[in-house]
Amino acid sequence: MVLCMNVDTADLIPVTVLTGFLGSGKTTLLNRLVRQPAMKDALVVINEFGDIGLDHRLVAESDEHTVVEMSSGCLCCTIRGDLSRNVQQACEAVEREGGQPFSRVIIETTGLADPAPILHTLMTDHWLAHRFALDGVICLVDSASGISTLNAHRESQRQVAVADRLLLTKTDLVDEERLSRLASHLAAINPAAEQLQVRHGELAAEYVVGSSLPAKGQRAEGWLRAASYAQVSPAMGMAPPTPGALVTMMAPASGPALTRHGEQIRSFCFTVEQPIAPEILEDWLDLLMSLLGDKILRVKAIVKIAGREQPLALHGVQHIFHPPEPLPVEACRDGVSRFVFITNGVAPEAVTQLFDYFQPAQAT
Ligand SMILES: Nc1nc2c(ncn2[C@@H]2O[C@H](COP(=O)(O)OP(=O)(O)OP(=O)(O)O)[C@@H](O)[C@H]2O)c(=O)[nH]1
Repeated sequence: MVLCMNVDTADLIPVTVLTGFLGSGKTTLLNRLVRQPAMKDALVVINEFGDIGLDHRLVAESDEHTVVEMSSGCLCCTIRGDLSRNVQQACEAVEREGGQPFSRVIIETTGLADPAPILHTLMTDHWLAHRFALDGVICLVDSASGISTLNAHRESQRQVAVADRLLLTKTDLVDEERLSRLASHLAAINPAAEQLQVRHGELAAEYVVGSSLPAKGQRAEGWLRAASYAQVSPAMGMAPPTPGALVTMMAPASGPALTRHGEQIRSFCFTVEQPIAPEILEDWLDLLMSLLGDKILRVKAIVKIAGREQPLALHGVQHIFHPPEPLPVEACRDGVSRFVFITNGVAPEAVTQLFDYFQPAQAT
């Protein structure tokens, strides 16, 4: 089961994941951020890859925050358990010393990290998942080397693909033409993410923290940005797919060319006009995630559930979902459910036809 409908997310501490390829400017940005009032009582977790904890020393100059450095390996592959342990230890230490509880957490990943497993850990680790909720993923892209890095490194594409916001750094090093080429390249991978230009880490903290999830529904539309994606709808009345057809959909021949690393980022928005019965939603997502979960980098949705006044915000990474967050009625005024899928090579038809499969008229 991928969804649990009855968890209260209101009191969870927001977590921002700061990602971006090696040298993209994460530490430079973090050093500026930690001096701003919005970062008061923040916990900063830095994942250094290798022996030299230089990043740690830079950020630790600020005494307003607790900084935890994790240097035993890459956060995304070797030390996921350490993330939970380190955050837990930091929380306990603050409590012991009678300090303020953390207001938020910023996790700076290594430049080589695929962020999906880190988001996964936040959702699946029992201790973390009961105390923290993902606020957003911010990805930094070096304006000078961005395109060549994206072409050469799968991790870099994944970082861009799952981001809620893209920060184009080192814009002082490139001309307008190069910058706009990078912007188009990034928009092709992640059409919804807002792009901001940053020089030498100068950016208001509000653009990094507390800006991504619908948070009480105020910014639901801005969070989903459904209109940025190619739109697909259920293909009602067609026969449900055969297992053979599903296999074909999972390795589509059309769409953007595969990169050297076999990555084929495809994103689209699936809209459903009628309210969705909760059991259909659950069965559909269950089957979808068990068949294609490892190819689905991220899902965001605002869903109108049949028989329920408040729409729900859904938010998933691979086959794991955050507890759905109830939104105010205004967040889905037209009653249309919208699901944004960011995938590695999943054809929209795989999603739509599986949905059709669960429609009552066809189940017979
Ligand atoms: N010219 C210029 N240099 C920058 C800018 N932002 C960062 N740098 C420089 O780029 C280099 C890398 O920046 P970092 O902040 O260490 O990058 P990082 O993403 O933390 O790097 P890793 O820890 O290797 O992943 C440093 O020498 C920075 O001073 C910028 O806007 N313009």
